[in-house]
Amino acid sequence: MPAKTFRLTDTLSGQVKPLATLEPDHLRFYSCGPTVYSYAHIGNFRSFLTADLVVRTARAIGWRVTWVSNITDVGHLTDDDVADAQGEDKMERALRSKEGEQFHNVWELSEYYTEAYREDWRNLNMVEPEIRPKATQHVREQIVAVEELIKNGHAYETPTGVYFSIESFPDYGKLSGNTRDNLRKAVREAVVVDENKRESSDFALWKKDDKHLMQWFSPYGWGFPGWHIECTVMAMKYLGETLDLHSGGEDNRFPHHECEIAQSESLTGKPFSNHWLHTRFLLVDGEKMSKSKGNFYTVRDLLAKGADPLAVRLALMSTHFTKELNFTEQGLNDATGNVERLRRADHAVAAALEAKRDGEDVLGTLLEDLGDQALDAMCNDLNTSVALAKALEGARAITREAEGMSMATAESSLRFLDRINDLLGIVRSQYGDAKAECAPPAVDASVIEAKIAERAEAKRAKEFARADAIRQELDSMGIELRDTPQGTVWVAKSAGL
Ligand SMILES: Nc1ncnc2c1ncn2[C@@H]1O[C@H](COP(=O)(O)OP(=O)(O)OP(=O)(O)O)[C@@H](O)[C@H]1O
Ligand SMILES: [Zn+2]
Repeated sequence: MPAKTFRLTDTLSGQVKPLATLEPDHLRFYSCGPTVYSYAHIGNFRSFLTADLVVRTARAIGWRVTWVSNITDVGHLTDDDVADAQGEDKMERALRSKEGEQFHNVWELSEYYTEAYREDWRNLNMVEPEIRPKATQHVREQIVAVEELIKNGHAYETPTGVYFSIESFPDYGKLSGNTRDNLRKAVREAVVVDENKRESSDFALWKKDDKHLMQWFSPYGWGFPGWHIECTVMAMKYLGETLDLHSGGEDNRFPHHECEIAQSESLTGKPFSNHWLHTRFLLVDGEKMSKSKGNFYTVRDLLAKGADPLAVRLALMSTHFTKELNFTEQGLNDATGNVERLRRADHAVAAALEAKRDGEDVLGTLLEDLGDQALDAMCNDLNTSVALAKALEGARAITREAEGMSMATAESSLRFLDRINDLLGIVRSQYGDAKAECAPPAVDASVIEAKIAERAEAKRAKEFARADAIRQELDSMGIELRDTPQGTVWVAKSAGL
């Protein structure tokens, strides 16, 4: 296979550029994980899913991937949109909330939500990262990094903590545009929280606090680490001083990633990450979905309402990661229809593999081309819409051939569906999905596809009464039609939402 170029939007250069690996064919990738003070919502998962798609695409072009995705379980404060975040630790505040009453302590709360997050992760059929480090298990390394930054003149101690001096890092602002000058003009940043700080935007590496529920002893007394130093240390510990790629949601660009760059590059003198990826927000009614705003759905909310987990996954990846995505019921319904369509093709192939009929492979070339085109689309800045269109085109071809399908055609169809599933994860779940494993509907797919084609023909000829009659006939067979931007799909009513 000739080497493929994987092009990806890079926030640092503002360009779509080839993702390059320092070691040949080995991607070293860090993605910011959740703060485990509550259930992650599907907005959080939109960001994690972009990372999952990067990993799947990298593997599909033959790269080895070391993917590190952390768990933030201390140090993420509530007012986190300014360089030096203030407020309360999100974990502590959660323990005091109504939801927190069920836990004996903040450690138990953290364990509970970490487990819930991993369960949701599996339900969305996401690839497991190689390493999931927890911030609380790397405090010693964080203290060593803070010591080093003080020693090399990038950080200083005050009565409230240890702060990174942004004046010591002239490149501060290169990722987000929030340079020292720009920050000084911003009203919020001008609020003085510790008059011993050299500059109001100098951010905390360590907070002194002997009342904090999670605290460690350090050269500066009892306290806890800042959120930014946690990710710097965990990324470099497992991936080395320069990463190939670092990702997060768009709000991580500033201050989190800007501060990570400042600390890391001041420690090593080398670029921290050669490529930066940020997923735009998932919106509800035009607003950012967020835990703090309370306008969110969790994966478990949607599954409890009967949503198909793979359809939730597909709905979250239906819009390019550089564009905001409005989460709607219509979007979820379209995704449900499309997942059903892929699953039906998969069932048809399973049946044909059982039947072992003689005959030629009539789909091999077409499906190989479509598989290549889906991969090309993903290598072209994760173009999920085109990749999905190719997947559906293949599924349609397979379903059309379902009746009497030869063993040879079934084998090439299976290869295609496996390939699509490895790339997009929307055909069947690697963790075993109850819905995906349920028996195929007791209807003949090729008959239904033929009726759908007849209805489309009737609509084209403006014979709307005939088109309606076909819809009704299918309805009485327990088949519901859904018109989606990719064409009409059908759902056995017992299996849909
Ligand atoms: N609506 C959203 N759409 C896409 N990504 C999001 C959204 N909200 C948060 N993220 C991303 O999810 C990841 C985990 O976020 P984290 O658990 O720290 O969330 P949070 O900031 O506490 O939550 P919230 O922003 O909902 O209050 C981060 O990379 C963040 O950028
Ligand atoms: Zn992070």
